Amino acid sequence: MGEEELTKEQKLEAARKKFEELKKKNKKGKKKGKNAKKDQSEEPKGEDEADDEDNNKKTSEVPEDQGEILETEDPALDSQESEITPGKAVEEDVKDATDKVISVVKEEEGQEKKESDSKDEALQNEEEVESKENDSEKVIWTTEEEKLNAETKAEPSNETKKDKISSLEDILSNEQGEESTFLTSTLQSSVDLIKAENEKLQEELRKIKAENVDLKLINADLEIELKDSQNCLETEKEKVKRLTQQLRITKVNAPHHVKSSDEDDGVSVLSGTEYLNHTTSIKMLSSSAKDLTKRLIRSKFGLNHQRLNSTANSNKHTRVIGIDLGTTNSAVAIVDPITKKPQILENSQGTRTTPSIVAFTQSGEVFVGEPAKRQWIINPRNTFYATKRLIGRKFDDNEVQKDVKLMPYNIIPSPNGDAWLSTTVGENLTYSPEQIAGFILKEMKNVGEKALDLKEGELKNAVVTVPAYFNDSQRQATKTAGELIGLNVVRVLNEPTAAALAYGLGSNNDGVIAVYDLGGGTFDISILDIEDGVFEVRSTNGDTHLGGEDCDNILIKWILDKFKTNTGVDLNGNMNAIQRVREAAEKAKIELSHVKKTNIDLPFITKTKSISYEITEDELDTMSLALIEKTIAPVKKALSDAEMDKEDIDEIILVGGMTRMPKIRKTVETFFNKKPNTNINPDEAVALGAAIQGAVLSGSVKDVLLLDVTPLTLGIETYGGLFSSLIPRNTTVPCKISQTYSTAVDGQNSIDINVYQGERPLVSDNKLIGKFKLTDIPPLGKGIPKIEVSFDIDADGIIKVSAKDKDTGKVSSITVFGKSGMSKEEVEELIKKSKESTKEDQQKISYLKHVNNLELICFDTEQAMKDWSKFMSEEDVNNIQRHIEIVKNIISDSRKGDLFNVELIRAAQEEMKQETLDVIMRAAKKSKENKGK
Ligand SMILES: Nc1ncnc2c1ncn2[C@@H]1O[C@H](COP(=O)(O)OP(=O)(O)OP(=O)(O)O)[C@@H](O)[C@H]1O
Repeated sequence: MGEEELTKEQKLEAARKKFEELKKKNKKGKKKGKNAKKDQSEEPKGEDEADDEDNNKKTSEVPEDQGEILETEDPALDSQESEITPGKAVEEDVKDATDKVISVVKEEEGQEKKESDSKDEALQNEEEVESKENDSEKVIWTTEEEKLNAETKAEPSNETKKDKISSLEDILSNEQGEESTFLTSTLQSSVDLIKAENEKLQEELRKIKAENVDLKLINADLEIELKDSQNCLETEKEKVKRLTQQLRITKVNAPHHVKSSDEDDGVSVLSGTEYLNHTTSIKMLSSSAKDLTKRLIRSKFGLNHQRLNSTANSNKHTRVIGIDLGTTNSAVAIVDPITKKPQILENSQGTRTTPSIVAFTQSGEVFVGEPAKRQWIINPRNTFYATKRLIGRKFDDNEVQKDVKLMPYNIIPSPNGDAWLSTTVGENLTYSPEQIAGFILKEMKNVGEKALDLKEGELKNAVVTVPAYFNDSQRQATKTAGELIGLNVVRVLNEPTAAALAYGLGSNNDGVIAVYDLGGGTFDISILDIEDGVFEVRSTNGDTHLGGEDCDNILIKWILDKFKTNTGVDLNGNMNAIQRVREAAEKAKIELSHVKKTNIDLPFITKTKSISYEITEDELDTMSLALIEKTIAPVKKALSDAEMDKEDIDEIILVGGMTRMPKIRKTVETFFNKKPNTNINPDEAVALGAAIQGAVLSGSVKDVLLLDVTPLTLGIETYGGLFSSLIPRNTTVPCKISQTYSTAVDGQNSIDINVYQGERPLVSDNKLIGKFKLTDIPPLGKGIPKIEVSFDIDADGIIKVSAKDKDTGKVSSITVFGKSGMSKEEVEELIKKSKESTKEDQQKISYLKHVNNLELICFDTEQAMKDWSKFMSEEDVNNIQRHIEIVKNIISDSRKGDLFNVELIRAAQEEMKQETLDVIMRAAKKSKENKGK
């Protein structure tokens, strides 16, 4: 018998018995019928619902009916019955219900019923009824559990009770079995799932633990590395110091010069090769020390370094604008305090850049920007533009002299020789380029205040950009320009570095970038490493007198020459005409970046003649080729200083209006063999970057660390005209380096500190950028006073040099400014010469060291004579004095450059030793014996 059939049989049997029971109950008491009727008439309910209802009923009705509800022999069944019993169902009610059910069952189980009927004719009617009642219950059962409960309601007869129970148990166990199988399998799969999840979690946990261990290890490693780096740095610093001092050994006694304080007397002279080796070692050690310093900065302070600065400064510099003080155009920007994005502030004309032009009028007005540009044709002598090219330069500077010839305004020498400007109108007839820059800065400050709806004077702080290749005097002049108008220049920032900030901030632009910045007056190239918000300048180079103005000048010359050829009229000297030509030339240059050819039309350039020339892009390219190619040499130098190949550059960023010129883009692309990135606005990037740096300083932008460099090597003059380099070029700023020197002669009570910038070993080949004197040194023996000379370059690249007498604590210092800057040609020339003449330089240095050593011996001999000459014969004394005189003459002639003979120096040194050493030793011995008596 199948499981299904058995269940059915059992159900039928249970239902029949229940029917019998109900009939019996109905005969026993009428009371029960009420409840039964009520229950039967209701809609079928869920088990819980039914239970609740029954319980409620029990509360209200059971006390009266208790004991009558069920007559069961089996207390277990009784208790079940009591909960689900139909109660007082009358026979009619049951029959009604049964009749209703019959029709339903017929519909649903017609076929099944027919088979069942044919089996037993006698029982058919009764069984049919019972079966249908059973089925009727089946219809209203809603759950397996209800079905089970209902089945257990039926009262089994005595003889079948056991079987029924066991059948029910079977059903139960079968159904439970099925359910349990189902539940078991569900549970099993849940368990499996949980197990799998658990394993995953365990795995994750193991990984996290392992990572944690790794992190701890990394942390420990970093700590060790940091300590190692610190130790290494110290050791290497020591090595650098030792080697540097060794190199100074031969710098001896002479007034106005200094020498190392080390116990250098008697140490042998270095050969050229030794010198070379030492300088190479120093270079390597310095660069490794530099790397270590950077690593230390990063690992020790990391981004916090800058953040700390920012926080410390946040109160001081609340709102810091960024100003690009350009040769041709200036721009101002600020970082939005909410979005943290930099934005350009528009001027009152609604333009985003302002011409860097200042004009003085007959009526005493001062125009700045667009209004100044509008009147420059009618007022050329008093309209100053491109004056940034003069800032920090001397009048006799070659570059200045070029401008003197070309510019319509007057450039004159100031009392201290600087290049100044003169007007023909107004109260002040002369202005320094710093003052002109001050007018422009003031205008940019006004633009900022208006755009930000601030009152005049409420914007106090600015980051102002300068070309990276500006020297310290030019930087200082820019700062001064700010001070002149009451603007606190919180940072002087290099233009390409600013552009890199604008490019790299908040983007995933990590990598090595080259910023090629060709503006109106200057060219800069910087190689930067951007990594996680750290902008590290690897090297910088450029030309502070190369830009769009030069291109305009070429075109002006082309127009003027053509006009002269065509008409015989020379427009040179006609300032109004030249100004018109200048304007037309720049316009044509800009147009040719977008079209292949254009016209230069200047009607009535003279009373009777006009200009109308066509010019093509190719013609302009040919004219400006030399100028464009001039930018490549600094690019190569910057790459070599950064110790990189062009292939190492991930991205080339073009900055400055001139980089819109297709020929320039092509030249850059050809050189790098890579398309440059033109996504950033070349006119605005610098101001935007300056604003970012301003926000960093005010603390509103975090996680940005700038590591900029000094563009040129700095040092002082030491004995014999040697250049003692303290800070090599491309050293990360800010930085401070100290070195101890001493006096060169007995009783020397002052020393001159001559500060030079350059790449050559002799000061005469470098640029003097400042000098000062440390006086009141107690008159002691040579080499005894300890004079500490310190170079301090701040983040603006401005140098402070100080000298301190360590014994007395007296300090003298200078902030290097007011000296002329070097032109690109001068720098190039210096670097070229330094490479070309290395051999010659080495010979000179080696010779000077021989001379210095001879001088030391001579000095010691003189000292010995003071102490022991009384123990010598007269003949010996005269002989030694004679030798001292000869040697002094040799030294003097060598110093003057009249003598250059190493052999003679060596011979003199040898002879001096032979003639004096024994005599002096004997005298010293006698002196000792005398003392003993
Ligand atoms: N489309 C163009 N094609 C060629 N040259 C252009 C174009 N647009 C602008 N220039 C030139 O770019 C120069 C101005 O560039 P920019 O404003 O970047 O320089 P600047 O910041 O004033 O100068 P610097 O950075 O040298 O101090 C001008 O010489 C201008 O003629």
